[in-house]
Amino acid sequence: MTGKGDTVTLTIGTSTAEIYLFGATLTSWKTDGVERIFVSETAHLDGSKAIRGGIPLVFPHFGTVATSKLPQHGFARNSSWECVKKTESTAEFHLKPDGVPTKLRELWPHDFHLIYTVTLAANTLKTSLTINNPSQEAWDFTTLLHTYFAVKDISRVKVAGLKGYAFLDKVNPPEGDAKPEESREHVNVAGEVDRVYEAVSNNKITILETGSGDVEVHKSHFPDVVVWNPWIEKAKAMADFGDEDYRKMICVEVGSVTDFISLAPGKTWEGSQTLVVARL
Ligand SMILES: O=P(O)(O)OC[C@H]1O[C@H](O)[C@H](O)[C@@H](O)[C@@H]1O
Repeated sequence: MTGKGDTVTLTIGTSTAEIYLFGATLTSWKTDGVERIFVSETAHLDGSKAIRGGIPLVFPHFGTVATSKLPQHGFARNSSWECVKKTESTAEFHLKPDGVPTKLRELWPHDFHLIYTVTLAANTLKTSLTINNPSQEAWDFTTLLHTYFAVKDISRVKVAGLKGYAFLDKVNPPEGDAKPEESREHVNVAGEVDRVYEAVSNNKITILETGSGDVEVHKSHFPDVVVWNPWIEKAKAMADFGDEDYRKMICVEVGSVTDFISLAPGKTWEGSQTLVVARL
């Protein structure tokens, strides 16, 4: 890992969390000394690049968008956030346009206010994102919490709670608009996986067999769930991701990414996830 920017640390009992001001990226969540979050050994932590791992925040759009010149996943993960409130177990981070690098700011010239709150409790981590439009004009966004979970052996990991939901397969995109439905009770990873499950009304997704217990993801106001593992070839192609890192992580990302949300002047949108260590 390169450099180390400013961080905020939370502690409650035997649980800890660490969040970088750069990107407000949470890079560590430990319960009883066990790390639950994956960050690559080769991640850049000096603000020169979005952090490869942790919980990067995706705003104002997920992926690349034909109508936007912003880089993939927007600018929130590359911006300088401010920590405005902190207790032992909670921290609140804010981002306004002046925290966005000028070059990126010019590509999305709207006024906005993001508030990201991280709350630690015993065996539980809540991350909540509030998006406000203080301007006189409506603008559109998609957003997502790009959580990288640490696992001991990807071949054993299963994701429960997605059966029956339609998904966009980004590895093998469908020819027409038809989208298949997930038929499996347990989604596993045995090759590259990059799927956007849409309108997942079940708000509890569980990551089983992490190697140190099951982790539940409870989502609120995030309709979509992305499951991503780059597997061998894509891992080799990423400079800030170790060749073997794909064995040690799975991204399960809650978001609102299928349809753009139009935020009217003065309006606020909020979404959150609560991660719970369910079974050791
Ligand atoms: O390399 P990044 O820009 O951080 O994106 C990493 C990944 O994010 C999401 O999970 C997308 O679905 C993937 O298509 C993408 O490869």
